[in-house]
Amino acid sequence: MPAPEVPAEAGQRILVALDVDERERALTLARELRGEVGGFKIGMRLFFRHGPRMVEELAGVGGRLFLDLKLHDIPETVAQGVRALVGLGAHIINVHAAGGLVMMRAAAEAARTEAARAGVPAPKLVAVTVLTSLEQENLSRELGFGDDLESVVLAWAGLAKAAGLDGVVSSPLELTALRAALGPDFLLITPGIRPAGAQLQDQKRVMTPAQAVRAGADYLVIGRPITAAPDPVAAARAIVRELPASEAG
Ligand SMILES: O=C(O)c1cc(=O)[nH]c(=O)n1[C@@H]1O[C@H](COP(=O)(O)O)[C@@H](O)[C@H]1O
Repeated sequence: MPAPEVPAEAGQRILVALDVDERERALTLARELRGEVGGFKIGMRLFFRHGPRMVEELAGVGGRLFLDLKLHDIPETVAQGVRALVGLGAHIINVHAAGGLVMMRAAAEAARTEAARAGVPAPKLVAVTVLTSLEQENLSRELGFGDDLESVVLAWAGLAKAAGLDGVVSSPLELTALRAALGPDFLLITPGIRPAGAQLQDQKRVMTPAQAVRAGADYLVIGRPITAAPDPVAAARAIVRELPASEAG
């Protein structure tokens, strides 16, 4: 039976991180998974090898496309970087919240004005907060943060909202607090997703797909549990089956 073109509702929440080296492999994965999940993420691994053209090619496959380059620099540099990315076809672009309020404001303004100038829909702009590969000890002992991790995530997310961004990327562990603080319309995207019993690899702050949806995630970013599986379509289907249908959509 051929895969349906439009995935079941619960699957719409999943964005598959296409962290592979080869252009053909990325496109094949995207085409095979298109009917199972809501979309795809292109990050530095594919982008640095294949460039903006890869974003355009993946946009052509369909589904939501998240361009994850975690822009973090002075405001003008990030604003010009965002301008160069708007129009490639990505629906979501991220910057790093650690760049601060003025940087995020400049990025949001650049996304809006460039989209209007080019006559394309403005992408959602979201801010990465504390990476899911870090835990409290990394923040306090290595990086010198005085605050607890959840407070840092909440503070950075508050800045992102004040700057006019559409949402944040966080670990699933902060979703409940973020949703309560930032309201129903702020986009909450979470990597750090591992089905029960799966290898954590370099992820530290994780939940299962079902737990993350129940905690309020709009999108789950899932990479290796799907892309490194012997049968990525079967792996995606197994994850979608785990999701609470009534809360998805
Ligand atoms: O911005 C991201 O997407 C991101 C932020 C974060 O805090 N943690 C994180 O894992 N990611 C990305 O999410 C994906 C997770 O992949 P897996 O660990 O293979 O499921 C990778 O592409 C990461 O680059």
